[in-house]
Amino acid sequence: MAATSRGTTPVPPDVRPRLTVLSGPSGVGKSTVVAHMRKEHPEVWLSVSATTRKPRPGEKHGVHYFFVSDEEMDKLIANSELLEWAEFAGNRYGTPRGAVLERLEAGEPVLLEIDLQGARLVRESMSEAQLVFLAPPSWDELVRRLTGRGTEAPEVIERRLAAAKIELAAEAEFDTTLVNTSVEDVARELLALMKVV
Ligand SMILES: Nc1ncnc2c1ncn2[C@@H]1O[C@H](COP(=O)(O)OP(=O)(O)OP(=O)(O)O)[C@@H](O)[C@H]1O
Ligand SMILES: Nc1nc2c(ncn2[C@@H]2O[C@H](COP(=O)(O)O)[C@@H](O)[C@H]2O)c(=O)[nH]1
Repeated sequence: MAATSRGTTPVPPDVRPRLTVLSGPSGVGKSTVVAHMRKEHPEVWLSVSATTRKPRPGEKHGVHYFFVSDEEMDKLIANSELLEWAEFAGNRYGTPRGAVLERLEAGEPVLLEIDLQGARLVRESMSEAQLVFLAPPSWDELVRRLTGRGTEAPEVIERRLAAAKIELAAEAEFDTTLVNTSVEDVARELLALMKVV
C-alpha cells in the first residue's frame, strides 16, 4: 500500500465500491484533494450538500453548496430529503438524498465529503459505503492550514479545532486513513480506492 495510507480494510478486487465517504477534520484538505482529483477525473460525482452556513467569497450556490435558510433546512429534514445531516460548528449541513441515489443507480462513482457524524449515519444506512478518513500530518500542521485558509473568525476556528479533536479520535471507525502530506499522492490513492483508475 502507498506510503500515506494506514489501516486499510482490503476490498475484494471484483467489488467496485459504489459510494465513498471522505471525512476528516476541518482544514485537513478534503476540498483541495477532491478538487485536484476531479480536475483529472470529472467522472467522479461529488454530492453538493445543503448548508445553513453563509457562502465564503467565491463560493457559488449549486456548485460548492446549496446555501439554504434555517427554514429551508427544516423542510428538507422534515420531508426526508436528506440522506444524512448534522450540525457542525454552529451550522447545519446535509446530503440531498435523491441525487445520490440517482447516480448510484446509474452506476457512477459517488463521493460524499462530509463530517464524522454524517459518515456514521451513512455507515448505518448504507453498509456498502467505504469510509475514508483524511488525517493531517500533525496537529500543528492542521492548525496552520485551518488558520492559514483565512476564511473563519478566531472563535469559529476554535469550534472547528474542538470538533477536530473528536474527529481525530474516531479515525479507527474508518475503513482507510490517508494522511494528507501531498495533495497529488492522496488524490491518486483516493482514485485507486474508488477503483476509478
Ligand atoms: N497537502 C497539503 N499541504 C499543504 N496545504 C494544504 C494541503 N492540502 C490542503 N492544504 C491547504 O489547507 C487549507 C485547508 O484545505 P481545505 O479547505 O481543502 O480543507 P477542508 O478539509 O476541505 O476543510 P473544511 O472541512 O473546513 O471544508 C487550504 O488553504 C489548502 O490550500
Ligand atoms: N454531515 C455533513 N457534513 C458536511 C456536509 N457537507 C459538508 N460537511 C462537512 O462540514 C464541515 C464544514 O464544512 P465547511 O465547508 O463549512 O468548511 C466539513 O467537515 C465538511 O466536510 C454534509 O452534507 N453533511
